[in-house]
Amino acid sequence: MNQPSAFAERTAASPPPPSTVLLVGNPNVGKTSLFNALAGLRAKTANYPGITVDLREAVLPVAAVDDDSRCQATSDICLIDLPGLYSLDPASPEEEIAARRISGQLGGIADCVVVVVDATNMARTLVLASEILELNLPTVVAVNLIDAAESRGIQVQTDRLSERLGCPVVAVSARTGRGLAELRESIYQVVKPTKPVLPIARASCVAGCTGCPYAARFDWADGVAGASTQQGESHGVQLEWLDRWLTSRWVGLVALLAVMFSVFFLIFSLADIPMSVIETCFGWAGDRIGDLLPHQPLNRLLWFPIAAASSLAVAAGAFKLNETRWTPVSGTLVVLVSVLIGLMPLEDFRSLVIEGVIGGIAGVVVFLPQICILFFFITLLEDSGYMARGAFVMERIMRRVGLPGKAFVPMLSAHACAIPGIMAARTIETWRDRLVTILVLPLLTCSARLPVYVMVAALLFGDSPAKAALMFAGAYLLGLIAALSTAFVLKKTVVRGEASPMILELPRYRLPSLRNAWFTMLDRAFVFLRQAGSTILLISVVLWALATYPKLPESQDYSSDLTRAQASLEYSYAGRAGRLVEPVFAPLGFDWKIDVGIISSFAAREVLVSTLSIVYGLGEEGADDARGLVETLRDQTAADGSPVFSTATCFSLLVFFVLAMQCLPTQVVTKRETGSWKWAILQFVYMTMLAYVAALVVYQTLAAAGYDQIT
Ligand SMILES: Nc1nc2c(ncn2[C@@H]2O[C@H](COP(=O)(O)OP(=O)(O)OP(=O)(O)O)[C@@H](O)[C@H]2O)c(=O)[nH]1
Ligand SMILES: [Mg+2]
Repeated sequence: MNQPSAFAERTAASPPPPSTVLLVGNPNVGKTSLFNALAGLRAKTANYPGITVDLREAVLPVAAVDDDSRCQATSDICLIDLPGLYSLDPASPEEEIAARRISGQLGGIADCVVVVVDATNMARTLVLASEILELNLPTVVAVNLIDAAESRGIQVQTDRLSERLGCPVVAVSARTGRGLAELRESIYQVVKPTKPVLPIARASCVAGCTGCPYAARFDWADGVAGASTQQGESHGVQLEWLDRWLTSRWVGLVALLAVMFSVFFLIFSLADIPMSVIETCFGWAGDRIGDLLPHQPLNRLLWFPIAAASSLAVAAGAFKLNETRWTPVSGTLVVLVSVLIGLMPLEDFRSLVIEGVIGGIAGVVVFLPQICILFFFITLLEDSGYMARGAFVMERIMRRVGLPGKAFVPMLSAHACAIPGIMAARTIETWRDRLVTILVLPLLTCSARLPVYVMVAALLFGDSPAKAALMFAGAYLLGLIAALSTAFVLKKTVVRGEASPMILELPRYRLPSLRNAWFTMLDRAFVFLRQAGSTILLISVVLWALATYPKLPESQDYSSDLTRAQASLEYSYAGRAGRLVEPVFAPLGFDWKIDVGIISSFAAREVLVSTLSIVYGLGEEGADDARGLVETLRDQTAADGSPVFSTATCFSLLVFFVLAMQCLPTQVVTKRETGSWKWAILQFVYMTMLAYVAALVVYQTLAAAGYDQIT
């Protein structure tokens, strides 16, 4: 008897490879929303074209059900979300990625193509469908936004459409979830047919056409859309008449500024209470942990394992949060540090926990409410379609300075973080335009700058949300003006050339999704907390050590605890570094303690805040009382009794942080996207020089005008 070979057994047991399913369609038809809805994910979506610029994959486990409704073997589907494209003849790098993936040049031929069309704009979005259908691949057409179409009175007859297209057609709404099960089933039928399928051979709609093939496609799409949709009475509110105003040169600009100001105003009006709650919680936690820690020297043998193990556990948690892999070097370092922490005198351990760890994290986390509120409202604005109108208004200004109109979407993304912004610059066709955009993007205010702005706003205008909002809007505007003027200079010098105009399809106004805004906000909050719990925590601990050691010789006498604390900070490594660079930053109004913050913030901008908490916390008498950072900073005085954080210093600090390049990951992405370190270095040098000079001018002007007190 023949024994089955081990190979046959293995292949019989191992699951079949997943079938690949592509989500294809024009920009902004809801491909990513469908992808998220089908895969239960939360990839970025927004109501303007060009959001997705890379392939994104998710594996959908699909259970095949037999005739007795019993689950058979499962086989997975690999769903791939593509960037939007208007035709298979690509016009930009991200369209090329999509076109190459569809044609199989990238990753092989897919098992199924889901062409997503927009039910509110069938005729336009079917043009691409005509090209895809001619590839004769297994295809399903998903008519998305069916909810929006119906509220406008548009009825789609999917059976008629299916007949004309010669493939399954499903009406869906990624927003409400309608039709998703049916879509899943249709995809499954296409990739795993239960009945034999005849080879597909569709006639081309341009076959035999004598005129322009594009015109023939548009005519075909018009005909198909006309025959399969009916226009009934609209129940939705039409806002398109607003566009006359919102896209006009001056009214549009004023509206954009007013909208942004209102968002900032909301941030300051709404964040006050959650901020004080967080501050109180951290203060309370610091006190409780302080009570728990032993005051008397313990038995060393007993104490050592407790301290070393807790340090190891915290480091392991931070590594996990940051998704950093352990290496022999980092592992040895962590073990060494944990041993040192175990051997530390008890008072140093207290200080490490209370000022280094809790103080460092608290300093940054209090700004979480502002970040959440900002992202919530920005997402609502994006989803409503208003931001595309903003793009339209800005395009005129941008083109005048040599930036392409298409740079607007990257610029908008860069307000969350420069990295997705730089990636989104792939939508720009010409290399020069793309390069200039990438070089100026990090000047726009990213969320890592927010804690610094909020701290300065609280220092200067703690009691006036309106003034704080104005200052905030000013900081954003300064970043924008700096980006535009730098682009102008670059276009006149290093990368000459005219900017290409933008053909922006104004998306329809849509009711924004609160759910989407909520989840985007949670995502940003999570990223921020992850950063606080990993990178910032580790930097805080290092900074604490640098600000604590070496210790002052015991022999010296000081008049008070405060002067002793000051002297010991000055004696530490951090203090020495601060003193060393003091002459460089003194003309900007920074004292050596702020300099310690500036040096550390080159690791990550928001570290400034935690560094100031540590540096000033260490100099404080009874530092473990629950006083907020802002109050502590406000009370700081220089040797001559003048306030350290005067109006002039605060503005100078703000301007420095608006303009300086303090983000290594951004530099790495710039190098990757431009293919050369040359551009990343140029970015660093010009931004940091610009920051220095601008802060110098601001400080010297304000100081000359006598603004050396807090308003
Ligand atoms: N009302 C409604 N809105 C939807 C639906 N699907 C998507 N949207 C909205 O349409 C907009 C565009 O959605 P995306 O998923 O980003 O579109 P996309 O096709 O991935 O866009 P690109 O990545 O730019 O090509 C977003 O504002 C979504 O909230 C739907 O079924 N109904
Ligand atoms: Mg998308």
